[in-house]
Amino acid sequence: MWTLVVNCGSSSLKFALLRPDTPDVPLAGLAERLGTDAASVRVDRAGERVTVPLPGGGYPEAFGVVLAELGALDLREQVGAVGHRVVHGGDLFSAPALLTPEVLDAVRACVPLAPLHNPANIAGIEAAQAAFGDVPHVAVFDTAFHQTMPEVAYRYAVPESWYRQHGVRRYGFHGTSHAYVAGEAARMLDRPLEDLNLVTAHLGNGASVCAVAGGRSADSSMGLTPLEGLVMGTRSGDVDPGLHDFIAREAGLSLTQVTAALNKESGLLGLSGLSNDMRELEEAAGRGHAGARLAVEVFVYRLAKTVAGMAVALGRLDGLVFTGGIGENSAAVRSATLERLGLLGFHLDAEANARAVRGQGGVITTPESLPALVVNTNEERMIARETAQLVARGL
Ligand SMILES: Nc1ncnc2c1ncn2[C@@H]1O[C@H](COP(=O)(O)OP(=O)(O)O)[C@@H](O)[C@H]1O
Ligand SMILES: CC(=O)OP(=O)(O)O
Ligand SMILES: [Mg+2]
Repeated sequence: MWTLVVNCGSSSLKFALLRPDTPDVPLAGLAERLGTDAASVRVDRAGERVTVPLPGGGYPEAFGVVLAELGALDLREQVGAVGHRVVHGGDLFSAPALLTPEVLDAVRACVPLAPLHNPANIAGIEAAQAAFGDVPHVAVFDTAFHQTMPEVAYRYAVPESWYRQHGVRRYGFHGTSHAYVAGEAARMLDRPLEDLNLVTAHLGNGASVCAVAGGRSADSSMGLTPLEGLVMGTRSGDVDPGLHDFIAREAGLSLTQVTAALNKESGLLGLSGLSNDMRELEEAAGRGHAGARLAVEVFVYRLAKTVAGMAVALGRLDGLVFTGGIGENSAAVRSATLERLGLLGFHLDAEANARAVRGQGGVITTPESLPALVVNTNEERMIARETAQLVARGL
């Protein structure tokens, strides 16, 4: 049985067709800038890459391209299940769930908690359900892995009624990725996952650090929403909660405008005044762009500080994992981060770090160091695995 995996972002749709236990991916791709004139779909099939323009197209049109591609490969009838990434499941889901109307309602109820992510997830689910009405659709939640966090980690020091009545607590995100890379790291270190206390750093456009104790999430840098914690592409991460009221009055902004600016105009983009893209910033910093250099420095400083804090959640630290587009590809971010974390016992192996850039991952520290590793994440494979498991259990 093939599983179609759908991962919708605020203006993108990533898709992949896989079987959980075989490495081949006959079809995958990314639709970007949906809803604009520049919308397009990049399709990877059998070693070939094509880009299909889709001016003005949204999720249904992008899904139409996926269907046409599946048809051309004679694979449309082979899709036995669809697995969806859903970012926020609140505290309702600690495992993947069959997408019944009730579950979809629960995902809708979580929209206020993830306004950038859940509406896109729902749009993807609706488009996919319209096309594949007869196969099971499964929601795999970013938040599910973090449901094991202890209360001391997930409670905020705010009025209790906010927690009881409104669900104000830390939820944590990127759980599918953190769980996957922790498992892969245990394999690479040749140690049982149950015996390992790891900090995993997922550094993509969104970024979060997780304390993984024996394979279970013990703390996350992300909170009620995916805005808390690290510096991200366009998200601020932690700021003083007093900032909202201050800047609203000073700059004459509504609370909605402040929140939008913290989500979309801050982070690496805000600090650099140039770009939200780490690769571009590293190039610009190399050319002497002061804003780009500052953005990279603040990103690294805050990452190192957060990793060190996460060690507290674990008591004993056995290793650090870098993943996501930045974690997998930026040797400079990794080396600067480990330099700041020397006090925890990390010593970089510069050659191994440079080698890890070429995509194979591996340990990037010296033999006497506490290990730091690069692990390539694969949320699609994990979603396919979890979807197939749920379907095999007869739901
Ligand atoms: N070679 C590279 N060097 C530095 N950063 C990189 C490199 N390749 C990708 N990145 C960065 O990875 C980030 C995107 O991460 P990714 O995990 O692909 O994003 P998403 O969260 O959208 O899945 C961008 O900031 C991008 O610049
Ligand atoms: C939860 C989150 O931040 O997701 P992404 O990194 O895909 O934006
Ligand atoms: Mg991502």
